Amino acid sequence: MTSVKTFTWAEVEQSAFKKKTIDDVNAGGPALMVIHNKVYNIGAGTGFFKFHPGGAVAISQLGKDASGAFEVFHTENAESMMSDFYVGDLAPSEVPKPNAFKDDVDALRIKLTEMGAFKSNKLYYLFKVFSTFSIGAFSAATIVAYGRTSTLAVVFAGLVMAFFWQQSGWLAHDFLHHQVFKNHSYNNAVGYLVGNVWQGFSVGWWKDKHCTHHSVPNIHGEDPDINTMPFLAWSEHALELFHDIKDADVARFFVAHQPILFFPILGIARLAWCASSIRFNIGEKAKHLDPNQALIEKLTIALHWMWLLPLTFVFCTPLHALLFLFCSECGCGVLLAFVFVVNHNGMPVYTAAEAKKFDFYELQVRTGRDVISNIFSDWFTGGLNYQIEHHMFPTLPRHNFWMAQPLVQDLCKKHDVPFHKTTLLGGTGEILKRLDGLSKAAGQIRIEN
Ligand code: HEM
Repeated sequence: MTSVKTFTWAEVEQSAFKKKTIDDVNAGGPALMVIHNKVYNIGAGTGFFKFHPGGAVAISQLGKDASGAFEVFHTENAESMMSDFYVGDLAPSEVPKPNAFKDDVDALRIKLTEMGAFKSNKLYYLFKVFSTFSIGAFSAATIVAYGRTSTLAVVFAGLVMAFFWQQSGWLAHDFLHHQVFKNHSYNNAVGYLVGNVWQGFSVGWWKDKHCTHHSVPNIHGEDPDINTMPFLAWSEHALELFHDIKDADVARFFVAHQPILFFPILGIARLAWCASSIRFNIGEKAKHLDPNQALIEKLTIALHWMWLLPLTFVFCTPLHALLFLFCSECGCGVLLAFVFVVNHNGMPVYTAAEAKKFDFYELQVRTGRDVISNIFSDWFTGGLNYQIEHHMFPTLPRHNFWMAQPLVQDLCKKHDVPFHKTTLLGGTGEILKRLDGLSKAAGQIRIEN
């Protein structure tokens, strides 16, 4: 009988040292993570990234207990493949104590499944696809009719287009978290249409960034969504390296004025994400994409610009074309980024060492902000006002979040875990207060040095 190899946490953590990209991992040595007290190696020679649909997101879990992150993103199909990467167990003395909060989350997942909460309503999503498309079509029709004659209509059409892209973003988000179909290819297909062709982002880029955010929310240096320096600082941790960062002068200016510059900065978010989408598909990361996916990405992103630019420049005067692009691109930046900010920013930010104190699911609760549900907030945020429930169960369809919320709240109350829920306005106030506090703290650093 062959004995099972055992590992200590120190060995697991050591294996992750300086492994931040697929190339780092493939350069050599084991790359370990723990899932349900078993140790898996996704390092050089295992071929993990050649097959893994979640791509580089798994790197966020190297050296860690990846149980929660694994549970939220995978089906039984993935479980059946785990044996290919299994290399041993945690040594008995290293096995963490059972976590009562996580046990209750597991029981809640079973309860929600029995309640039918994970079943999507296909008619609801059909309605969302058509109603969202209608917003874009209305904007386009306005441009065709008035692009050469009415400045007011052009501004109006630009703002309507901004809402079209924002709502497309929420819709692509649902499909790409596999909330709608059991068959992941169907979800991805709609994701490419709505996310790439309609909205102009890249599915591959988005999954990489967004699923990493889900895996390490508000962890300083790991969550890409709070990596906004030199423009905005979201925590004291971001200020610690104030003097060392490359763009220190830019950072000093922006952070000093961040409560005022906050909304204008959001205005460039969409353009930055469009640019990142293109970079992702032609840069270093593209070489790790499946060749078919790489082709679909390029074609569908090209299709976006092939409908948007002719619509703008053929049916508008040059000045109106620029005005339309400004209103739609910057308007959408604010509409999208504002919702992301309300979801997490101004909530606690932890270092990786601090985050270790919390189970994966507890971290999701502590770093998320729910916004009170009403017809407007549900529509405007695409259901992401139930941010905490979404982070705990990303495959839960948006129209069923309401079923989970009271149960999650009870669970948090039972375990004394702070569950934060406020209005859209209240959340905005918290964010501006946090930005202001950090701006003042940054000023102190300047004076002391
Ligand atoms: C031995 C470990 C792992 C195996 C065998 C594995 C396997 C798979 C498989 C087969 C899928 C396709 C969906 C499914 O069939 O469930 C998948 C998707 C995914 N995996 Fe993993 N995975 C592992 C670890 C991880 C880790 C640690 C993460 C980090 C969070 C991760 C992130 C993802 C994500 C985000 C997706 C969804 C991709 C999409 O939506 O297209 N995986 N994985």
